[in-house]
Amino acid sequence: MANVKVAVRVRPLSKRENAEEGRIIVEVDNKVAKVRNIKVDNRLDGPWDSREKIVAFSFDYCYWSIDPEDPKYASQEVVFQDLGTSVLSGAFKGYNICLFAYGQTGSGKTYTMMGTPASVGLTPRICEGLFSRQDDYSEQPASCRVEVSFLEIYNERVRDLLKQSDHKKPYTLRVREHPETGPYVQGLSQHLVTDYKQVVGLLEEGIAKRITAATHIHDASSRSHAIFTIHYTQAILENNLPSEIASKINLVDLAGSERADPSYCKDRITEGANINKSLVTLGIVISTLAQNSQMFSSCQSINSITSEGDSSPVGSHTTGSVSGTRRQAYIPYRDSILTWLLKDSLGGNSKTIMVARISLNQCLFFIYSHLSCQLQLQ
Ligand SMILES: Nc1ncnc2c1ncn2[C@@H]1O[C@H](COP(=O)(O)OP(=O)(O)OP(=O)(O)O)[C@@H](O)[C@H]1O
Repeated sequence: MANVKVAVRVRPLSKRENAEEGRIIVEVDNKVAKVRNIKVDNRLDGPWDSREKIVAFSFDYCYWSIDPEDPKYASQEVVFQDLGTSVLSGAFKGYNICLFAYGQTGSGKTYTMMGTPASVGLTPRICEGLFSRQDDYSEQPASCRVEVSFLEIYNERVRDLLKQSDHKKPYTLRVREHPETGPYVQGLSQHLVTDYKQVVGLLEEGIAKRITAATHIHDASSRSHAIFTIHYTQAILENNLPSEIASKINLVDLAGSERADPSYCKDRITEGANINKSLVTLGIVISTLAQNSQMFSSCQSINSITSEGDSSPVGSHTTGSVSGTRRQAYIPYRDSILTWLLKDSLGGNSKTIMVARISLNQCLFFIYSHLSCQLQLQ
């Protein structure tokens, strides 16, 4: 599944983690992240004992963002130059693109996707790139239209982050599926934007409305999945006739996963269960897409040997016959609102980039178990 790329980023320890003498147990070496098994390490004297287990994973990109003085330090700009420009060039070619940040609570997802005023993240940089396209990407400037929407999924309900109801509570909206254009949120506000400043204004408005709460690790944890969508339409001339290239960019800041804690109140436990369930569904959807894609390529090579032009066409979203004997596995998009809404960005005419965030030891095994399935995708 060459259309999926996976990046990993390691953030510095927070003040709290430093005070608790937390240790970073990940090392980054070019495209490889090495993780030490902390349980083995704890039982032995001294670090890096020969009996300790070091597991290495390779990714499309590994970012070490611990110390700005370090020569291998990956700043927000470095991350943008790899991932953001890849999103932009895909959108210019007419792909649907999905870039999402995944990781435990407090691992740095919002920092990477949105950033801070002093250190702007991927989403505003990508928007800036869309408006400065003529300078960097295009030989022939195309006239384009940019429309954005911003929603959050909280407890499997969708809320518009850019529209308020009369009661000062965000709207709860329904997800529907159009037979041709796919899933959509009924009544979600769309905003036509003509410059970077307008987008940043909308982004700030939406971020301020997101639901946050304190977790054990992060005082201002986002408890919802946020999807910022850019509809980018280019007016072109094809064979001297006016035509359009439309692409959709979904920039997703996922809610942080956290181990269930019985001391939390009922609402927080429900909230955490919904977050974890939708993240598990996301993992299942992506790994099933990867399996189907592997099966499709192996059947294609068999077909090309045994017969010519005999293989059935396969849509990446559907259950169907590949060679007449093997069936594509069912993809449970509708098991969560998150995967249902991202359906046309995860399969088909799409490119997906995943930024997994690693911070310190507690999150490692959680991230592992999900990333190990991502690794098969490369
Ligand atoms: N690369 C980084 N450099 C410096 N500080 C960072 C970096 N990544 C994250 N941080 C800081 O760590 C803290 C937690 O980051 P952030 O809010 O992005 O986490 P999160 O994964 O979105 O958490 P949650 O899922 O709980 O919302 C913030 O104070 C943020 O500024």
